[in-house]
Amino acid sequence: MATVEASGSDGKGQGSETAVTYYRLEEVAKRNTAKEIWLVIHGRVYDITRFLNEHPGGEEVLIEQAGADASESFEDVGHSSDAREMLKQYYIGDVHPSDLKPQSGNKGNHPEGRGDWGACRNGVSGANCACASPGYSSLGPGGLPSAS
Ligand code: HEM
Repeated sequence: MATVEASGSDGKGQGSETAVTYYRLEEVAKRNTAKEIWLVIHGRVYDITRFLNEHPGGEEVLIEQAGADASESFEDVGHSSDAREMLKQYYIGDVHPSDLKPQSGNKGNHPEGRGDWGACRNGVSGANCACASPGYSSLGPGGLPSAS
């Protein structure tokens, strides 16, 4: 039995539950054909190809968002909690931390405006991210240096 783990890991994480596959937005953007449709909703990537003709709101609205971030449209509709549950079936991975853009209502100001403190702090952004440098270590999620 072959289990495919997320590539590019640094050797940790044997369990498939902890393996997260990260996709760059440019990768997602290619999945915008009738054959394959991916969407981003709240930083997560969904392959909704097989859901297209099951969507109660019709396939057209999904096709319009194909390969893009549909978070806003998804929320605008006021989808039910059932709809949110359904999302899990189509989840394939997360947007790469370097591609995450600040969402409205994001928690904390990332020093680079990425709104992505969690990923940074976990070292996901790694060397690409200025907040990994020691100068930022005194900044809290509010983006303010601790007064002393
Ligand atoms: C994979 C993502 C999605 C899932 C799982 C999903 C699921 C659903 C479900 C279950 C419903 C029935 C009503 C409800 O339970 O809320 C629904 C309705 C609807 N959805 Fe989605 N949806 C998704 C993405 C989207 C997106 C991206 C849009 C807009 C661009 C959209 C637009 C609509 C509309 C317009 C309706 C009809 C609402 C109505 O007639 O009251 N959906 N969707």
